Amino acid sequence: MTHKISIAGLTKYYGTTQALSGIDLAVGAGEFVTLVGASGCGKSTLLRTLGGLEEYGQGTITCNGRIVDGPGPDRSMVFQSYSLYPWLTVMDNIRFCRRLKNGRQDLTSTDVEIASGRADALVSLMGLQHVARAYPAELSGGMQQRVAIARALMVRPDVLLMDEPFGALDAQTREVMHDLIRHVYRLERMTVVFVTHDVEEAIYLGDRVVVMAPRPGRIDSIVDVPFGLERDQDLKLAPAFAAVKRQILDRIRETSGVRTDLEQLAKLTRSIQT
Ligand SMILES: Nc1ncnc2c1ncn2[C@@H]1O[C@H](COP(=O)(O)OP(=O)(O)OP(=O)(O)O)[C@@H](O)[C@H]1O
Repeated sequence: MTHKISIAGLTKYYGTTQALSGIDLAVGAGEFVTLVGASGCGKSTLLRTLGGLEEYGQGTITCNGRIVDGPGPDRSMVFQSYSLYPWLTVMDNIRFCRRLKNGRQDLTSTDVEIASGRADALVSLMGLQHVARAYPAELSGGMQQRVAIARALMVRPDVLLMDEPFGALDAQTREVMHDLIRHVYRLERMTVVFVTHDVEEAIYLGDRVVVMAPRPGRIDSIVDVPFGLERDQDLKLAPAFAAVKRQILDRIRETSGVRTDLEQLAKLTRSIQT
């Protein structure tokens, strides 16, 4: 498999806080990689650094063989907050980034046609036809996030970087979004790096789950997800799914110190009772 992203020896500090230590990770073209781990283990920092939004101290990051030293149209980001332009309709929100990229004054009619065709396709793909003329405030959180994803896809990025994109949505909407994003991922043949707190979400969506550990942020282990391209919600009830979930949860508890805390709490409780 050719590598779309290669990270080698990545280390990053915020002042004296070491957020990332010695990260080595290669993401294949067309792969869906999810990042999980205890709070503060550097998931968002790693994603933001990949997106070119953060400088890094040591190490290298390449995307398509080019050094990442800032944001670029090859990498689009989607965040938990939808960050849509409230004064633009759904359709204009989706078109807007393409206009920005080209510079409005340089637009040709061909550019406009191509952008409009792409925007129409994305509106259909994301199930937004009936709200294309609505404004963001008129939409539910799930629909707003669909718009944000469509906008991120407008530039046909090689890599989609998603930071807890469904974190603010209710459980049912999240399930719908999981199936939608898997569908879009397959159709668009993208490479995706996706940060989440939710281990089930990480397994259901990912080809590989990267488990990170804190203090300093580092990769603890990488778990291959043994399920194919076709997935449906019943998969979450399968024993094989539960086994992968347990394996990952064990690693997160082990590396976050939660297990030690619980053991100490149990000891303390026993000593009070005796
Ligand atoms: N802008 C910042 N300035 C200073 N320290 C930061 C900054 N952003 C993150 N950190 C620190 O870097 C470390 C990693 O943070 P990061 O937000 O990447 O972790 P995370 O795994 O995404 O956490 P969470 O799951 O809670 O969102 C933490 O110790 C955090 O306090």
